[in-house]
Amino acid sequence: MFHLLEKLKEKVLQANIALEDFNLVTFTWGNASGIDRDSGLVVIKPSGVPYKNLTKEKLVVLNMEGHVVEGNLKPSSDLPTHIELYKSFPEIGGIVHTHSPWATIWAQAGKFIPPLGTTHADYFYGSIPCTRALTATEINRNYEQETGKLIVETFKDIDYRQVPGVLVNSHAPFNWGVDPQEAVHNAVVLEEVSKMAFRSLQINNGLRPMNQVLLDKHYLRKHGVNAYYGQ
Ligand SMILES: O=C(CO)[C@@H](O)[C@H](O)COP(=O)(O)O
Repeated sequence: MFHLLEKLKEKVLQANIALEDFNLVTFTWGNASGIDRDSGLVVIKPSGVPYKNLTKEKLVVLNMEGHVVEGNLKPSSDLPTHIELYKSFPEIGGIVHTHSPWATIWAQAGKFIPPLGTTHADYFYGSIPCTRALTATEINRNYEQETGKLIVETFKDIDYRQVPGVLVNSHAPFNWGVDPQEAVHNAVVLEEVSKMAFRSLQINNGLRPMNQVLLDKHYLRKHGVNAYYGQ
C-alpha cells in the first residue's frame, strides 16, 4: 500500500502543478485530489500553498471521514466537496476544482452549457449542468459539504461518467476523471468549451445546440458504446 500511496501523491502533485501550467488558476484559486479506492485514502492539495512551493511531503492524506492520516498542513477548504463526490461517484479517481474564468462566468450566471460543437461532444455527452443556488440554511450548515451534496443532486439523472464536470452556481467548476490527470484534462476542456460557447452566444445572440446525431457520433466514437470508465 505504501508504494500505491506514494504513486498517488506524485499524481496529485503533478495535477496541482498542471493547474498553473494550463492557466486554470490565479494565485491559489484551485486544488486537485486523488483517491486510492483500495485503502479509501484521499490525497489533496494543502490550503493556500502556492503551486510552485508544492512537494509530495506537503500534500495532505485523509480518510473518507476527513480525518488526517498523514501531513501537517491544513487540507484544501474544498475537501468536504471532494469527499462527497468520491463517496457518490464510485468510478472517479481524481477531482479538480478551479476558478478558471470562462467556466466561472457561466457558473456565476447560473447557466448550463448545451453541446454546441464537436469539441464539447468529444468529452461531455450532453449539457454541462449548472447547479441550483444553495439556500442560506445550506450555506450556513456547511458550505463545502453542501456543495458536494448539491453536485450529487444535480447528477441524479445524469451519468457522471459521461459528463465529467459541473458548474457550481455562484461559485466555479468542478471536474473529475479516472485519475487526477484526466480530471485536469477535463478541466482544460471545460474552460475551452466555456470560452467557445460564450463567443457563439455573442455571435448568434442565443445558443444553437448541435444536432443530437452529431453529438452521439462524436461522443460514442471517442468513448465507445459503453462510454464508461474501464469498460
Ligand atoms: O473556491 C474557493 C474559494 O472561493 C477555494 O477553492 C479557493 O479558491 C482555494 O482554496 P484552498 O484549496 O486553497 O483551501
